[in-house]
Amino acid sequence: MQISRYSAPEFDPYGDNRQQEPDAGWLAPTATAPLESVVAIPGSKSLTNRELVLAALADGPSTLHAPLWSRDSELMVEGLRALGTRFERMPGTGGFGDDLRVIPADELLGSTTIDCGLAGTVMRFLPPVAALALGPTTFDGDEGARRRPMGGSIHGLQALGVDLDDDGRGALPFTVHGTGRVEGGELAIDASASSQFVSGLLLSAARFERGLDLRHTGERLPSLPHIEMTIETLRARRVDVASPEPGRWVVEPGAIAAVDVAIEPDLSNAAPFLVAALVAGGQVTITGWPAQTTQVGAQLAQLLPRFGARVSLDDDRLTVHAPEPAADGGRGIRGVDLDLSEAGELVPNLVALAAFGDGPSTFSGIGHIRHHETDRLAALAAELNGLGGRVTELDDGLRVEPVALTGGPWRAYADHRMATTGAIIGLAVPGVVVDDIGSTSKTLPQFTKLWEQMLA
Ligand SMILES: O=C(O)C1=C[C@@H](OP(=O)(O)O)[C@@H](O)[C@H](O)C1
Ligand SMILES: C=C(OP(=O)(O)O)C(=O)O
Repeated sequence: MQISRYSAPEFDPYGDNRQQEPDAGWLAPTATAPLESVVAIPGSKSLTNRELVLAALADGPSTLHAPLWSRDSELMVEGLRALGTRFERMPGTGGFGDDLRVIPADELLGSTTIDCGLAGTVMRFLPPVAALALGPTTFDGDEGARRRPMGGSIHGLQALGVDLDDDGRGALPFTVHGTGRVEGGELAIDASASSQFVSGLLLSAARFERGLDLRHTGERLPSLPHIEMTIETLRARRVDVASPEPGRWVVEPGAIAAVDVAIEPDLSNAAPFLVAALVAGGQVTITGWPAQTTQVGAQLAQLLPRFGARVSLDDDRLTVHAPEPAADGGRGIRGVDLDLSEAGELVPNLVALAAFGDGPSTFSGIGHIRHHETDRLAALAAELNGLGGRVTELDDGLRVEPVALTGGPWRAYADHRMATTGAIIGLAVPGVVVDDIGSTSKTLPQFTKLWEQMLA
């Protein structure tokens, strides 16, 4: 199987490789008036890819209503299909594509190759599934994916007795020699680099002979809400999972129930649209905002008021209202000091917001986002400073001192959230050209259309 490898421009934050072909890239539109927009967002990438894995491991067929259709979710579907899962597309109920019926394989079969693209959820959630398959499964992905840490998954599976061959790289590519079963039992891993190591093992653990008693041994554990999401999706499928103490999770062996699920809109992908209300002025409403959710994007309702926004919720419509203009005519956006260790995926868009603040901002607890789709700390500093900004990298975060920015090239580094961050900057700074707006297809293929509709 040919690996479709997306090779983003080599990351060189301090090189002079900022020249932009004159006609390349997407000119980010500027806002010409305060916004008064209502936006519907497609399904959550994190929820979709968890429910795809659980549906494939379930004790019968089940349906995902309003799932996300993007590169990350389609790579997950293809990876599960390669292992023997069958899928039937059905008329959609969510407005952004088909519903999906998932028919688990009678027996998962390896002897295949899985393209992870740049999807952290695919590269960390599927190897444990492949260990349950019969035969070898080789995992690979984009050039950028080969730079992302995989130690927690690789060493965890090897410690469980899974024959996994990575030539000592601790990264893609590697091969899982599945035997059709995993003993499971007690396991300790260091998940400091990514919560997805924990989530990936927990999602398959009920299918291990002895379940799993998993401990995290590292000093810090990022993105706790995503582990809560994993636990909640498991419990909704009647899996017996508990967290008897912080950093420890116990999954009992047993069936994973076939349950039809409706996928919530992706609240983290609502972030650029909600941030736009503060940068452009006016207000933006997101429809379908869940009353209860484990999505970390829900924290925007508490985080954006820290910048001076007003947030209102009317049934399932969340509206962000721009701050009162400052006395000097500024936007009234306040500087903040935030520990975002729980919400690393929100950082790029919030850093863009901070660049328009009336004072400096500090973001901490986010050293692990150096291992996201790109080194986001270096990329944000490089791109904002390239537009005249004043951003300083810290050991575990960034400091942003707002200054007037100029237009110019903005590199996305194949990172959807870097691309949307460039769009946010472009709202208020004419001439920002994002080199690869298509990287938003990772989780939001409709981004430019939704963005232009918001501005219309
Ligand atoms: O489990 C998930 O769906 C995710 C977990 C987080 O990963 P990290 O813990 O590596 O930040 C998050 O940043 C990512 O966008 C999605
Ligand atoms: C880090 C992210 O994605 P992933 O790790 O799932 O590729 C993200 O969506 O911000």
